[in-house]
Amino acid sequence: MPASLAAHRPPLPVRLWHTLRRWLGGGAQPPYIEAMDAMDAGIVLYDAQDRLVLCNRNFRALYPGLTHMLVPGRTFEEMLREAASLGMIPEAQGDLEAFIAERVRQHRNPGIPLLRQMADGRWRRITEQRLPDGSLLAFSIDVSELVAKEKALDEARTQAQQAHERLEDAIEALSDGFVLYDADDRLVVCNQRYRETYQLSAPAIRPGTRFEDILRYGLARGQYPAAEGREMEWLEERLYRHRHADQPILQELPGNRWLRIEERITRLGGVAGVRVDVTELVHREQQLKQINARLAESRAQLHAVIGTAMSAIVTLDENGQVLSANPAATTIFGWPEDELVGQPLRTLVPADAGPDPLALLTARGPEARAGRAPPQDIRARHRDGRSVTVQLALSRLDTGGQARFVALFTDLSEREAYAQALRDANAQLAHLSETDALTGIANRRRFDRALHEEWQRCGRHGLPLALLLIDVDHFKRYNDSRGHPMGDECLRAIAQILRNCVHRAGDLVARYGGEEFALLLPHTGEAEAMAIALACIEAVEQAELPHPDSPLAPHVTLSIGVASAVHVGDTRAAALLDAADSAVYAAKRAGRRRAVMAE
Ligand SMILES: Nc1nc2c(ncn2[C@@H]2O[C@H](COP(=O)(O)OP(=O)(O)OP(=O)(O)O)[C@@H](O)[C@H]2O)c(=O)[nH]1
Repeated sequence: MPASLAAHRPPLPVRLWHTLRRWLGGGAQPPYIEAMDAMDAGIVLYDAQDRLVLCNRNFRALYPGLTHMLVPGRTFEEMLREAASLGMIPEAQGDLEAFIAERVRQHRNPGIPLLRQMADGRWRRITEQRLPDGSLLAFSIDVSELVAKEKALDEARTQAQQAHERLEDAIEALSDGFVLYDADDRLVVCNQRYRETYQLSAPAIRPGTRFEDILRYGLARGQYPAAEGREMEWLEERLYRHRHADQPILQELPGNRWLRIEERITRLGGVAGVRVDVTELVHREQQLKQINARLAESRAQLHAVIGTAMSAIVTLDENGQVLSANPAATTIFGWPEDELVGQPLRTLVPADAGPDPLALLTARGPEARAGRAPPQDIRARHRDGRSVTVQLALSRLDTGGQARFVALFTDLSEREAYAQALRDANAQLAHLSETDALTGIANRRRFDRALHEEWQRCGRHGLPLALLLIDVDHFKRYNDSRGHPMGDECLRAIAQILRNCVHRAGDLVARYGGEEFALLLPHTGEAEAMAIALACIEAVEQAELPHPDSPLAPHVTLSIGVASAVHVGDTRAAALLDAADSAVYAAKRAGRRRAVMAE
C-alpha cells in the first residue's frame, strides 16, 4: 500500500476496536472469535474498570499456565500478579510489588509501545490504547526476530565503531605519515605525523578538504620548494600522479627535508598515501654523489698523470703479474699494454738483473713493513732483448683486500744521456770561457789559473817552471799598413806556429793580451826555455808572414822575455811573471827580434 494512503488511515487498535464493536454489538459470533484467534497478534480487551472482556488464542498461548485466569471479569492487576507469581514475566524477578505498581501505572496511562521479553525468551511489542468509551485494547506482536536483528545491528555497529577506533589507533601508531582521501579526493582521515610533515599546510589538513585545495594552500605558503616559480605546472603534475599513483614520488620539503610518497588507489576509488621521511637517505645519497664526482675527478687526474708520466708505471697482482701499464711502459720496454698485462714482472726484470724485486716486499723485513723498497738501479730488458738501465721503485698498495704492487721504472739511459749532454755542454762552456776567441788558444784567464796551479805543483816537486812572454814586433805598424783584419789573421797564424813549438802535455800556449803571447812550460829550466824561445822566433820568421812596414825585416818577427824559477819558500808566481816581463822589455830595448833571459 502506498505510504500516502496509510497516513490517512486510523491507527490499528482503533480499526480493531471498530471491528470488535461491530462483532460485539451484533453479539460475538464464533466465526469472528475464530477470526481473532487466527490472527498473529495477541489481542486482549479490558473494560473501563480494567476487567478482561475477551482475549484471543494467541494471547492465551503467551501465558500457558494462566488459562484459568483469562476469563472475563478478571482485572489486569489480578492476572499480572498471578502471571508474575508463576514466573511467566522475567522482568518481575526481584521487587515484585514495584514491578506490578509500575506496570499497572503504564497500563492505565498507555503511551509508547512496550517491549517485553516473555518466559520463553521471545520478545513481544505490546501496544495498549485507551478507547473512546474508556475500555482498553492491547495487542502484542512477536518481534523476536526484529529484536534479534536490531541486536545484531547494534553489535555490528559497535564492532564497526571499535574497528574504526582500532584503525585510527593503528594509523596514529604509524611512524610514517598516513592519509586517506575518498573517491571525491576529500580527506577522510590522516594521522598526526602527516599533519606534522606538512607544517605549512597543517591548517588546511582537515577531513572533508579536497586534496587539490590542501596542495594550493601549501603552494601559497612555500610548502613545496620544487614548485617555486612553476606552481601551476607543479600542481598539475602532482594531481596527475596522485590520481595515477603507480610509482613512488620523491618530494622535497623546506629545509632540505625529503619524503618518499607511496600512493595507492583504494577499492572504493579513494587514495591511500604514506609519507616516509627519507631525508637522511637523500642526504647520504647527495654526499655519495659529491664523493663520487670528486673520485671521478681524482681518477681522471690520476689517469692523466699516469698517462703522461715519463716513468713506466706498472701495477702488479700478489703473484707479480702485470695488471696494468701506462704508455711510458711501452716507450721504455717496447711492450704494448695489452701484451704486457698478465705477464710476470720477470719479463721486464730478468733473473740476471738480480733477485726478484718483489721478494723484498713479500718477505718479512723492514721494507715489507714499510710497504716500500728503496729505489735501485737495475738492468731491465726491452722487448727486443736489449737491456735498459732503469731505476726501479716498488711499493705496496694499501687496497684493504688482496695485495697489489706498483712498480715505477725510470729510464736512466735517457737521464744519463741528458747528464752527459749537460756535462759536455758545461765542459764546452768552461773551455770557451778559457779560450781566446780570435786564435783558439788559451786566454788570459786560463793562463792565470795555469800559472798559479803549475807554480804550486812544480814547487811541490821542486821542479822549475819556465815562462816565455812573446811580443810581436811593431805590430801597430802591421795593422796600420795591412789593416786590422789582416792583423787578426796574422795573430791567428802566430798562435798556430807557437802551438807547434811546444810538445809536452803540460805546456800551455796562451794569448796574454793584444799582440802578446805567453808560453808556460812546467819542468823547464832556463836553458831549455831559452831553446824553445829561439825555436819560436825561428818558426815565425820561417813562416815569413809579410810585414812590409817593419824596420827589422820584411816579415813578422818576435821579441821574447824568458824566465825560469823554482818555487821555494814564499816566492810568488807573480815574481816569475815580473821577471819575464822585464826580460821582454830588455829584448825590445836591445833592438827587438830576439830572446832575453831574465836576470
Ligand atoms: N789586428 C789586431 N791588432 C791588435 C790586436 N790586439 C792588439 N793589437 C794591436 O797591436 C798593437 C800593439 O802596439 P804597441 O803596443 O804599440 O806595440 P808595437 O807596435 O808592437 O810595438 P813594439 O811592441 O814596441 O814593437 C796596437 O796597434 C794594437 O791595436 C788584435 O787582436 N788584432
